[in-house]
Amino acid sequence: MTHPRPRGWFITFEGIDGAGKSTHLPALAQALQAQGRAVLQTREPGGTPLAERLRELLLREPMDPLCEALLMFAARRDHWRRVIEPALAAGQVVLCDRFTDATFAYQGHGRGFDLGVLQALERWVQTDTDGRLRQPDLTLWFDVPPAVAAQRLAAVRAPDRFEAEPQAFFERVRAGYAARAASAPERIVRIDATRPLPQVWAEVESVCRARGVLA
Ligand SMILES: Nc1ncnc2c1ncn2[C@@H]1O[C@H](COP(=O)(O)OP(=O)(O)O)[C@@H](O)[C@H]1O
Ligand SMILES: Cc1cn([C@H]2C[C@H](O)[C@@H](COP(=O)(O)OP(=O)(O)O)O2)c(=O)[nH]c1=O
Repeated sequence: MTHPRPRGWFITFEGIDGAGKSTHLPALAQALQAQGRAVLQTREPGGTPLAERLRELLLREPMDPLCEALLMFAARRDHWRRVIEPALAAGQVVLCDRFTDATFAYQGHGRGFDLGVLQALERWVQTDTDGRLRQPDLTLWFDVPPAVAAQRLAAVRAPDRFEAEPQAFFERVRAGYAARAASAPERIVRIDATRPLPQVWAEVESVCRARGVLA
């Protein structure tokens, strides 16, 4: 008789651009792999050939907020069905750079798009065949003031369509993350990402240990 494999962990990394998500995601992947876990590193929008093509459009082409929200969720649906769900079912740890909280923060709070419509799209895209709405098991929210993030990014890369937004936009996005965290305090853990890198990493490790993600 075969035993069902335990379902893996779905961990998402959130925060405004320049908060430190892409720095800490591979570090956590390495720590998990060192403990013998199979890890999948992925990102949104993206993570499948179709979703990566949608990402190119989303980061470059001007479009209205409804179109932006629909394409984000279209990319997510493909990613969810083809990559995330199968990896979790196989017992892997999935580390994803952004997920649906980003849509609430950027399209909802940043652009002012209807949160009720986003909730409906979230239900359509993330409801399993058993009728359950799936959410990440843990979300690490790297929180920094926009001025700090802008300073970090100015040193390293040219802005895309989102990163070129003014600071007031990122203030709204940050407030959006705070609202989302308040509505799901068990799932979303705020990490003060203004501190030096070793301290931020130490907190990531400690949260992951407390949740049983890291041994
Ligand atoms: N805690 C930190 N202190 C100082 N610099 C940081 C910190 N975290 C990240 N950085 C730097 O800020 C820049 C943006 O970080 P990154 O991880 O790419 O952010 P994100 O993926 O959230 O957009 C990188 O150059 C990174 O080295
Ligand atoms: C997933 C997602 C991303 N975004 C935006 C935020 C980012 O500015 C952009 C790309 O995300 P990201 O991969 O974090 O950018 P980078 O590789 O430059 O760090 O997409 C949304 O607006 N809504 C979403 O649902």
